[in-house]
This record gives sequence, C-alpha cells and structure tokens, in this order.
Amino acid sequence: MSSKKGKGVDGLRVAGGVKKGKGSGKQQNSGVSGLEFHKSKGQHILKNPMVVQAIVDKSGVKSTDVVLEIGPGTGNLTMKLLEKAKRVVAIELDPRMVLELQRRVQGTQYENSLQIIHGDFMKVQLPFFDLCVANIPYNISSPLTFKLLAHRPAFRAAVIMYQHEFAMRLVAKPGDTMYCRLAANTQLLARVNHLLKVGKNNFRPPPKVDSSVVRIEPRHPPPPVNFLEWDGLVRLCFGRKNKTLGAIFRQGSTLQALESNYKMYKALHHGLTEGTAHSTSKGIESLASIMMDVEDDAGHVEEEDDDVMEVEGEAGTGSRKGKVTPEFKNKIMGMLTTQGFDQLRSSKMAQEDFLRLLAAFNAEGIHFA
Ligand SMILES: C[S@@+](CC[C@H](N)C(=O)[O-])C[C@H]1O[C@@H](n2cnc3c(N)ncnc32)[C@H](O)[C@@H]1O
Repeated sequence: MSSKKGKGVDGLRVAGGVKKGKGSGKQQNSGVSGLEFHKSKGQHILKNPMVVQAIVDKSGVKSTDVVLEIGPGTGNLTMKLLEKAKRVVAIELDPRMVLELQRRVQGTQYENSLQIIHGDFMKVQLPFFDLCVANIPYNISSPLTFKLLAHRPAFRAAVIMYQHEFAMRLVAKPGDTMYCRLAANTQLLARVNHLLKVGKNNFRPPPKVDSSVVRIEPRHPPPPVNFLEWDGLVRLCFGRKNKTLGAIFRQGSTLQALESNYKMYKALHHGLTEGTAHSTSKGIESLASIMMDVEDDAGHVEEEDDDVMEVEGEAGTGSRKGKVTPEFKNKIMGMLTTQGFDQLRSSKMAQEDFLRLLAAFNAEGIHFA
C-alpha cells in the first residue's frame, strides 16, 4: 500500500486521508505525512535516515530477534528494524500514529512481522522481547527505563534515544559532575554506554535540546539486593551528594526516620538475626513507580534543600519532630566511623561502596524501606 502513495523527502509516506487531530492550538509542525506532531506526546520524529540506520546498526539486531519499539510514530525506525528482525512489537499511544504505521506496512513483506499495540507504554503489559530499540517520548524516560529493567525475562539490550543531558546522567561515573541517584540505580542493574550524540535538527519538529543514543545491557543475574532498600539509601545519600556521610547521618530528621524504621523492623522481625530480614532480592517490580520522581527532561530534582536541623550534643535534644535516643545515634555514628564511611561523599562513591554501606547498616538492623 505504501508503495502506491507518494513518499516524503525523508521517507515519510504522504498520509492522505489521515484526519488531523482536533485543533488544540498546541499542535505543532505538520510533517510531510500530513500529521501534526504533538510536543505534549514527545512527538519529535527522527527525520534523518542516516541516524535511523546508525541506530539500527549499533543495536546489533539479529534475524532471530523479537524487537520492542516504544513510540514508533510514523514508522521511520520501525521499517528499518523490520528489515533485520524476526518480529517487531511496537507500542504507540497516539491512534493517528497507529493508523499511519498500519498504512505504511500494509501490503509490504513486513505486514505479518509487525505487531502494533495501541496504548500507553507505562500501562501495557510487556510481551517477551530480545532487544528494545526506540526513540522515546522524553517525558517518561526514567520510569520507562526502570519498567524495562524490571521486565522478566530480561532482554539482551536496549538501544534508546534520550535527551542528551538525561543520557549523560545515566552513564555518569563516580566523580563526574552528573553522577546521581539515576546513575547509581541504573548501573546497579545494567551496564550503560553512550553510543551517539544526535543534534536537534535531525528531528521534526526539532526539540529544544540535543539527544543521545545509549546502550543498556541488564546484568545477569541481577544483584541480590533489595532494590527498595538500595534506593532508600541512595536517595538519602544523593539528597546531599557533596556532604560527607557523617554529616548526612548526623542530621536529626534522618536519625529520626531511621530509628523509627529500626524499631518497626525489630517489632516485625522479632527473633530474626539482625541483617537477615531484608537480605533477599526484592522490590524490583516497583522500580518504575519509585523512579517517577526523577526528572526526565529538564533540570535536576534529586538534590534536596539543606533545611534539616542537625542533632548536636545530646542526641535527640535538638530534634524538631521527636527524640532520637543517644544509643541509636551512637550506634550509627560508631558504625560509620569504625568502618571508614563517615568521611565518604556519595558524589564519589562506587556501587561497591554503596553495597558495603547498605550491608553494614543492615547488619546493625537498620533499614531504608
Ligand atoms: C520521539 S517520538 C518518536 C517517533 C519515531 N519512533 C521516530 O523515531 O521518528 C515518540 C513517540 O512516542 C509516542 N508516545 C508518547 N507517549 C507514549 C506512551 N506513553 N506510550 C507509547 N507511545 C508514546 C508518541 O506518540 C510518538 O509517536
């Protein structure tokens, strides 16, 4: 069918007959396909065929692969993936794009190897796939990434276009200025590499920022850590990433929260040896929702304000909301000092440091989730 209709300069078929969305006034930049692209849905169509080809080449897609594509749009990447893969499953939110893609593939040799799921990626139950290749809507970058990483069975790799700054945060290493909770959480579960920077003019309409393609390879097996606990600790540490752990854990509100968790755990897990109650791998299924609070397409929201009162002198006496027992404060500070954690700063801590820190807290019966 697509061969019978005209093709646009960038490979988009002229979509005669596809109705335009009802005028919201916010619709942007009609493409040669006749569709109007909605920035609110992250519709920035990759128009440069060389970039599309580079993504497909770098993905290492094999003829036996089932490929998941998130947000196929008008299908520029989809058509290239179909040439190489056994099957492509594409999840698309916008019914106009679904129609456009159906028309584009109809009557071609790829008609039966493309499955289109019309829905919101964050709500759809994912099918099995070997590889994910996608130019995604940037506003769901973080939950989307963690939904993929929580999916079982784990896929081989994901090659994803992100906003450049988000990509830099994903791949940042300890000591890099962009190193953050997002980097620590992602790299706990996957190896992450930057593949390609893509300028904004390769898209229509051009987004405000440059983009980058990143390769994500889930770790097999995933680390035996309770992810909710891990994230609780990492979130606390990166809340003030340039402060020492000693300064962070001396703060009244932090001590109060930890002590109340400590007491609850003691009550709930009465009879269990300290440190054993939470040692199995758990929480991975909650990844997407707990990473919702990581900002996806603008600045950072991970650092908190320094508005927390420190507990000075007698532990607990300076606290705003309640008392921390001196024994509890001494237990924490003693552990941090004797194990050499108190002078560390999360901005420079490697994954092994966080894992050791979590194990040390858990051994004291202290938990973060
Ligand atoms: C950046 S465009 C990419 C289009 C196409 N893959 C390309 O490279 O030209 C993102 C696409 O994701 C779709 N989309 C937005 N939010 C979505 C969601 N929650 N679930 C699935 N698709 C979504 C948009 O309608 C759009 O087609």
